[in-house]
Formats: sequence, structure tokens, C-alpha cells
Amino acid sequence: MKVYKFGGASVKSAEAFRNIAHIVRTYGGKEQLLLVVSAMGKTTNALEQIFDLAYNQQNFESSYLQSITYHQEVLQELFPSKSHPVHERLEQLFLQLKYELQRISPGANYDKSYDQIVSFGEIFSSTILHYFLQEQALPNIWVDSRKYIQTDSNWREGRVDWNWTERLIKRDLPAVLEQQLVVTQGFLGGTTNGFTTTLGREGSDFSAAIFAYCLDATEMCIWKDVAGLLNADPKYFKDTVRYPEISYQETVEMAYYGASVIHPKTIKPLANKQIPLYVKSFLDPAAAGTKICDCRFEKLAPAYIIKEDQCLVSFSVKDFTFISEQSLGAIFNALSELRIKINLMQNSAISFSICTDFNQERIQRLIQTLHDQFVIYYNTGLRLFTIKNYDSDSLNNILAGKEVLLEQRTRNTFQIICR
Ligand SMILES: Nc1ncnc2c1ncn2[C@@H]1O[C@H](COP(=O)(O)OP(=O)(O)O)[C@@H](O)[C@H]1O
Ligand SMILES: N[C@@H](CC(=O)OP(=O)(O)O)C(=O)O
Repeated sequence: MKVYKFGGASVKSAEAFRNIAHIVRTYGGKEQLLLVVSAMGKTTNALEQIFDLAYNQQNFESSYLQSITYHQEVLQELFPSKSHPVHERLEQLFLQLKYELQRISPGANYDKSYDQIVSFGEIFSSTILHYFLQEQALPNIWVDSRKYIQTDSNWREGRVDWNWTERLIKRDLPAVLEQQLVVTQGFLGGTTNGFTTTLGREGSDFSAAIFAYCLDATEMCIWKDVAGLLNADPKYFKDTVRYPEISYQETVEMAYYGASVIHPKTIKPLANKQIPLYVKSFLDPAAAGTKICDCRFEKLAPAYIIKEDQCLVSFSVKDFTFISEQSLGAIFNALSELRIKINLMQNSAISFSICTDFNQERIQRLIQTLHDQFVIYYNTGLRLFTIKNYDSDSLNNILAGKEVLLEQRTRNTFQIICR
């Protein structure tokens, strides 16, 4: 069986839904197929904003209406007949979202409430895709991924209970797949007591890999708006090159350093079962794309990766004692408690620096926790540049005209933090 994942860009309009039907019909073949779908376009960002307003007891009505109208317009184009059951189903879901927003109580757990609301994006898109494929003579079953991908209650970044998840998926889905296509949601999981969790922003690639792993898929394909895995993000760089084939290891490192084309957690489950991952263009589905598998190449084109909106935090000891294992222990404990992820770190005799995604609230809490022991400074609005498999040309390209705050290099990887 195969797993296809369609991200936000591939369901952003009525035309995009039609294109999915074309891809499934033309390339899905006779094999069993499970489709994982993300929220339409930038719906998750919109829902985050709506949620934030509702949580802070502010008026969310106009933002809510804007998002609903976007969905209704796509629906109208795909299903012109008002009597089609999809309209009633979506209206129910829109009302359910509104009801959930209205009943958020002041002081409720922010992250838990976030998951209950922001998850609606994938419920909307997968429901539309389910009905649309039916219309297109592609019979399918809508499966609720919250009932299969089981996580703990680490809200907004649920940790998967692999044993339980695999058992549930293996119990039900092979029989369903023998009969029909399956349409399910990316990004979502569920707890044993019935709450929704999310797997971290852009986590739909990871959801697809979980299903692929548990179903022993023969391959997984993520359909994107780019020609495959490129050596840089074409939004920032001209003259990018596509890797026709690349190893799991290279890819996982690129994802770790911030190549946003693939969620970092996606590769491990696939590599563990040697399931090849294809990255293909939904705009040119016949083109080769990239195959990610267990392979090895001596010389790969340097890969350029940019992480925006970085924050460089420096901890200095208050007396002239050195940064010790004990002080590092205190810093790491606080980072772990506050779920602050380190993108790069460096230490000197009396100070220790980390680069992390900027989150004002968490940085303030970090300072509160550690200000007794350290003098803490931070710079924001920075970029982290990484070059994997660098050479002298690629270094010159990146360094030109930049104010560098911190630099680090190993034999294969070069990183700078700059303004
Ligand atoms: N190395 C890379 N190769 C290809 N695309 C990349 C790379 N790094 C970043 N990207 C960006 O990833 C985007 C596709 O990923 P994403 O937006 O997450 O897709 P979706 O949400 O539709 O699944 C591309 O439009 C491109 O700008
Ligand atoms: N919709 C979620 C999950 C996701 O993976 O989306 P996409 O496939 O569009 O990156 C998000 O935006 O975070």
C-alpha cells in the first residue's frame, strides 16, 4: 500500500482539490492508498489567531467569518448544488467550532484549548476531500486520525504512543484499505480520554509517516509546490538544484537545520522500515521529484538552509567562576521545562549561548527562572544560516555583506547567526 500526503498548498482552492482527484486517479494506480491531508492554505495560522482572540475573551467574530467564508467559497465551487450533503456537514462543523470557541473559559489550559480549536482545519479539509473524491467516482472512507494516532497529553506537540497506535491502525485499516481509499487528517492525534492533540506545526508529514510505518507501506509520497527536495528554498535562492535521490540521513539533517519542506520527525519511522519517501510536485505530477531512501553519494551539491526569526540568548556567570557542568545542568533543565529547543549552542569560559526560535513569553520565563544565577542577554530578529556539504564558493556566497554574531563549523556543516 502507498501513503500520499497533501499539504495546505495542495488544498488551497477548488482547482487544487480537482488536481488531487486527477493525481489520485492517474498515479494512485491499483494499489491500496491512504491519503493524509492538511488544513486548506493558511487555515492553521488563521485558526491560531481566532483561538488567541477567543482565549483572551476578545471578539473573534470577523476573523472566524473570514475563515468560514473561505471554506464556503471553495465548497460552493466544488459542489454547486446546495442540496449536496457536504454543505450540511460543513455547516455543522462550522457551528461546532463556534460553540467550542464560545465556551473557552478564562484561565483554561492554553495549549490544551489550542489543540481542541486549531484541529478543526484538518477536519474541514478532509471532510471536503472525502465528499469531493466520492463525487469524482473515487469511493473512499473518511477516517478520524484522532482515534488512531494516540498521544500523551503534551498539548501542541503530542508524543506518539507507538505501540498503541500501531495496534489500532493494524486492527482496523488494512481491511478498510482492501475495500476503498482512505482519507484522513494530518497533524492530529488523540488522547485515551478523548481529547484532541496536535503533533507540532507542519506535523502532517509526520502523520503520514506514522500511517506508512504502521501499515508497512511500500512507499510514501508528499506532494508539494516544488519540484522535489532542492538544495535550497526557492523562495530565498535562485538557481536551486533538485536532488534526484538522497539519503534518509542527509534529509533528516536538512530538516533538523530548518529545511521547512519536510517535518523533521518524518524520516525516522520511514528509515526504520526502509520505506522510500518521494517528494513530488503536485503542479507537475509526471516529473520525477526526489526519492529519499537508504542510499549514499560521495558528492552532493551544498545545501543552504535558513531559519528566520531566531533569538540568540547568552548566559554569563555572575562571578568569575567558569561555566561548569552544574551551571549547564541548570540551563538545560530550565530549557527542557519551558520546551525551548536549541538550534545551535556554543560556550566560552564564562558564558554560554544558545540560538532558538524566538518566543517572547518563553524567553521571559527563562530569564525569570535563571536570573539569580546568570546575567542573561538576548538578541532577536536574527537568521540562522546553515550550509551542509559546504565548499569555498558556498561560504563566500553566504558570508557576503552579513554581520555575523556567531559562527560554527564542522567538517561538513557551516553555520552562522546574523542580522
Ligand atoms: N530544500 C528545500 N527544497 C524544496 N522546498 C523547500 C526547501 N526548503 C524549504 N522549502 C519550501 O518548502 C515549501 C513546501 O513545503 P510546505 O510549505 O510545508 O508544503 P505543504 O504545507 O504544502 O506541505 C516550498 O514551497 C519551499 O518554499
Ligand atoms: N496544518 C498544519 C499541519 C501541516 O503540516 O500543514 P502543512 O502540510 O500545510 O505544512 C500546519 O499548518 O501546521
